[in-house]
Amino acid sequence: MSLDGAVERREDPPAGNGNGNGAVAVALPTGRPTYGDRRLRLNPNTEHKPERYDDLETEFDPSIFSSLERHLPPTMLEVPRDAKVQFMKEILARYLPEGERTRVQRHKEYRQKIMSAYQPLHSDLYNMEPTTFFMPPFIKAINDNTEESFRSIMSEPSPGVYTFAMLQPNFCELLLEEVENFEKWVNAVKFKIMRPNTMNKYGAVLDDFGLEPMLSKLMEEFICPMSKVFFPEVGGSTLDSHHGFVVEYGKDKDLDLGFHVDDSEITLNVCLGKQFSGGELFFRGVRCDKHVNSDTQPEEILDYSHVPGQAILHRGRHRHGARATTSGHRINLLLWCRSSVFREMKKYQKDFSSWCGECQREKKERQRHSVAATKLAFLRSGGSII
Ligand SMILES: O=C(O)CCC(=O)C(=O)O
Ligand SMILES: [Fe+2]
Repeated sequence: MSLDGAVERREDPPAGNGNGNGAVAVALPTGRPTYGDRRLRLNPNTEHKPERYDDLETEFDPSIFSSLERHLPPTMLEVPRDAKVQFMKEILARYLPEGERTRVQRHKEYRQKIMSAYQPLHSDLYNMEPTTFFMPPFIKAINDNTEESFRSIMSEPSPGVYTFAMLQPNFCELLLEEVENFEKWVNAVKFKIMRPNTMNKYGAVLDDFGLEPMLSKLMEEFICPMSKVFFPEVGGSTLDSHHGFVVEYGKDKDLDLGFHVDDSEITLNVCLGKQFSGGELFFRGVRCDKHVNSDTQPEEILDYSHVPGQAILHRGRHRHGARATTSGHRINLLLWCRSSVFREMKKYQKDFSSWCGECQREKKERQRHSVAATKLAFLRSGGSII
């Protein structure tokens, strides 16, 4: 897809073939008290620390329960965990269409199949170990946890695009070996894997072969502190799920990546290596759905060259693409971070001038017009402007 064409929306591929259309009535469990008459709070109780639900055997992602808990009516916060779970399951069953439930269930089975057979090469990668994963200045900045400390390790080559040295070379090496090992296994057992999203033929979803808990920690403990500060208007303070994957470019792999927006609120993109030329990212301004194909303003143009170990953090709605990797082999780690609260609120909003460049431009234009019209009316009425 060229820059002249429409911007694509890059999404994870659907698992299974659930149709995902239309809501259907879902039977509620019988024989137990239900809490269907109680209403959720519209705004989350951000002071409340939700329980963890990682141990739950349901078709829903455990993070959904933790997020939903903040919306429980105050009296429900006091009841035992089991009762909270039942209440939340009833709500989810009412709102999640059957097609989506089937899709979630199939994806879960797909992951279980991989996890029961795949033997990790480097088990150290599966537990978050900051001192072996990250560069010391990055760890210090996160520990200090202030805007100043983050900015001290970052560049902001264009508004809303942050770059910083993040991963240690040895960690990049181990992760590359793990991905290679996973792909070898996939080929050996002829397993049909799902690619990271709709625009890549190569690459792998890290969450699918056991790295999900480690990536959740990465998001919660290392990305959220920064996104709270730099991207609060797009859900940066309420990130609650992620999609973690690697993309691979080179001869016999994907060459480039068309102009698109990510299915994320915040995207972390870190180059893992290896040796390559080309593959630059190009950015062309942040846009809401309505303005996704609007013109780029000159000040929105940014080209960025990847450096192994170096991270780039941007809004998912920041339009971008990757130029051809002209030689060698380039592999990048991508973490699409999402906020269910932001997505829900967005449904009821029309003006995105706090982050969409085109909404902002239109708003300024309207303000200019209204000031000019007021001046004119004033002059016509015989007044004078000092
Ligand atoms: O190739 C890259 O570095 C960009 C990847 C990207 O934008 C994506 O996967 O959404
Ligand atoms: Fe992207």
